[in-house]
Amino acid sequence: MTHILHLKNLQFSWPGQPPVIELDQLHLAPGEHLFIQGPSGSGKTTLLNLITGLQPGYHGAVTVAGRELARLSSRARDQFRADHMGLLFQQFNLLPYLNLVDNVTLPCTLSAARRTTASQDSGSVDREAERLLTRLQLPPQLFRQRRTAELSIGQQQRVAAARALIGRPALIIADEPTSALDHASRDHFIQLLFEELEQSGSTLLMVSHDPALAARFPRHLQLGAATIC
Ligand SMILES: Nc1ncnc2c1ncn2[C@@H]1O[C@H](COP(=O)(O)OP(=O)(O)OP(=O)(O)O)[C@@H](O)[C@H]1O
Repeated sequence: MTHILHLKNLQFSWPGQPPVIELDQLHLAPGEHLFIQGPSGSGKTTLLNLITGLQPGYHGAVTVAGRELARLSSRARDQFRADHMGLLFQQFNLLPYLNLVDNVTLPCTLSAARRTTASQDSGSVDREAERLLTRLQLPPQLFRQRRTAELSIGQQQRVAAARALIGRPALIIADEPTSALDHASRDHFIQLLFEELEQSGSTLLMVSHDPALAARFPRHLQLGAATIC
């Protein structure tokens, strides 16, 4: 079976500092969910940047969906990321002047593979965006009438989740995706995200400080003084 993520002898240090990341082996199979935790400064964001191919200068190998990222040119790596990774970050990175559907369909403008999958899923990319937004319980009257800058934080978070999911990328990477939500909204959001992931079969990597979320994941990676897989 091809692993969706394989880290081997991964080591990364900032200049003049001891290693912040030291991982012998980590494998994630299709559909697996991994929770990454650790104190502030333990390297969680650095690790995500290594996995997305945004941070160069490491030792070891990062292989996503069978491709070793360091062997790709920087341009090919950008395209690979667009094709295979859905990113759901704390600050959402939505384009504030675009409406909800146009934000959700953005990955499909960068990736023919995701455009094809999204079209196959619902008949058209726009319809798949609307299905995901509906699934994440955003009201249809907002889809085209509102710019995302005019949404609440919780609504923006759900638009960002729909954008990460569209076109069923192999790997969803989420960094503190529920940090702005109260407990009830968090539980509801995670439930919807898990249901959608079950259908898409995507693998999930999530960083969070929230112990209530940790309990919902079968696998954990603890970063810090002693890294435990
Ligand atoms: N550009 C950089 N140059 C030098 N050191 C950096 C840089 N970015 C991060 N670091 C250091 O690397 C370590 C890990 O940082 P990182 O942001 O990955 O931690 P984190 O676990 O995500 O923290 P938090 O939970 O606070 O977001 C920290 O000691 C940080 O100071």
